[in-house]
Amino acid sequence: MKEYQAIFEQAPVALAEIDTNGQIQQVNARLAEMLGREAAELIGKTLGELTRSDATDGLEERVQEIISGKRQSWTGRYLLHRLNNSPHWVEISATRLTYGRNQIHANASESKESQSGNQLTGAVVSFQKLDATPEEQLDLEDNLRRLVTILDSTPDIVAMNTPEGETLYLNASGKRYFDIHDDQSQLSLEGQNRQCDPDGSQSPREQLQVAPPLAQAYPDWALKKITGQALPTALRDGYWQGETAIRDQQNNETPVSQVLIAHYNESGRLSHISTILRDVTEQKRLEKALAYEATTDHLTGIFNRQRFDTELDQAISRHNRYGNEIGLIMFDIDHFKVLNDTYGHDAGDRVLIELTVRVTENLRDPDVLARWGGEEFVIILPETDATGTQSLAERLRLDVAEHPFTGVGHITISLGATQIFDNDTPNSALKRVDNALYKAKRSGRNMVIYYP
Ligand SMILES: Nc1nc2c(ncn2[C@@H]2O[C@H](COP(=O)(O)OP(=O)(O)OP(=O)(O)O)[C@@H](O)[C@H]2O)c(=O)[nH]1
Repeated sequence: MKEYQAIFEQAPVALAEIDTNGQIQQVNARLAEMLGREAAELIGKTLGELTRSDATDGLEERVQEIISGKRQSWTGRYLLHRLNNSPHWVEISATRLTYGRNQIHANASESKESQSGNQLTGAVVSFQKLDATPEEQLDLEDNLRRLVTILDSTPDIVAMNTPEGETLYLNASGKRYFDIHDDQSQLSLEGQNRQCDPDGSQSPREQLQVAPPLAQAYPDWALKKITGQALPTALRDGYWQGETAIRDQQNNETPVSQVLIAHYNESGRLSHISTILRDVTEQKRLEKALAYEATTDHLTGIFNRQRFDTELDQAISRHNRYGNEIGLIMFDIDHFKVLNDTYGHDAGDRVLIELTVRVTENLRDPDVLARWGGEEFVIILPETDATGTQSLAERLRLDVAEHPFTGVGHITISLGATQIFDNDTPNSALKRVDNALYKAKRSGRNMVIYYP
């Protein structure tokens, strides 16, 4: 019995002993390691639970046939379900197991067993990892070469490193970006930044190293994101994707969309980390251009009505939450139609541009000037009380009236002004300031009407 236990434990193959109900009674350390689990976790499980659910065909039935003596021996190929890793093909063999007179008998036949009075205990099942045949190995190498060719053709940077920060692979784009020449082989990168424990065991996760040359290429904020957010997420979920940036040899920063993948070996330990970096400079430029198009008035370069709506929403929220004083002004050029008719549409355009420049010069940084449409403009004045709003409106009126415009001479504007009040909506505030402007027009133009 003792000898059996010693052989079971020390056998050079992965073994499980199962009882007549098909439940695992014990496993040896090799099997636990192969599955990436603790031995104790596996007790009471069935063989079906160790293999991939879509590939357990007939496994438990065959083993039952061995236990009941219907079959002498049996071997089959199954996909083993390993924790934190891809399934692996194994060859599973089962041998009948009986116990009698203080001795274990493997593969005892039914007749001998009844004569000797042995008691049936189940089966011993061995798991043999299937290694590739020489032909399969050649196929694998071929596939690997093809994959490397593909990786070297992509404009993305692809790198793979160990958890200790040793770079194992950097594709052609990566070498170009970091100015690594062919004579500087990848091996030259290996060994740098090595943090492996002396006994070769895995470094604790908190000691994970970002590998060169990437480690030196990340700007500070990106390195913080990688170590603080990306790596912990990839270790937990196997995968992280987000935006970071890298710097080339000339210190130019390139925004990248980055993927980090954590690879685990068959015993569930972190073995590699790979990363893919895609240059998103052009995408960022387009996003910026689109955002500019969507929020800017083409003629004057100031915010358009859409952007003004967003700004007004936010201003009203600020007022409702913090009680901030916010002023609102709407103004319109007087008799602009006459000006257009007299000097032409282009001259009218130039007046609109000059007017925005003049008004902007009278505003503070946080003030928001937008073209509401045609020759009508709106201004949001954060942190401005009623007196401030009225005096700014008056200053604008005077500034426009007193200084002639290029090519057309003097013009005037009419202004409506108000404050954002409690319970205001964007509509109610705009209606009030529009009514004030309307009144200024009806009352003779070139004036400010304030609606409290
Ligand atoms: N040049 C130019 N004219 C514009 C533009 N947008 C609107 N207009 C003109 O502005 C004029 C506005 O005319 P109205 O609404 O009658 O106003 P007004 O002539 O200024 O009269 P009051 O506002 O009552 O003083 C129209 O002739 C529009 O064609 C623009 O982008 N460029």
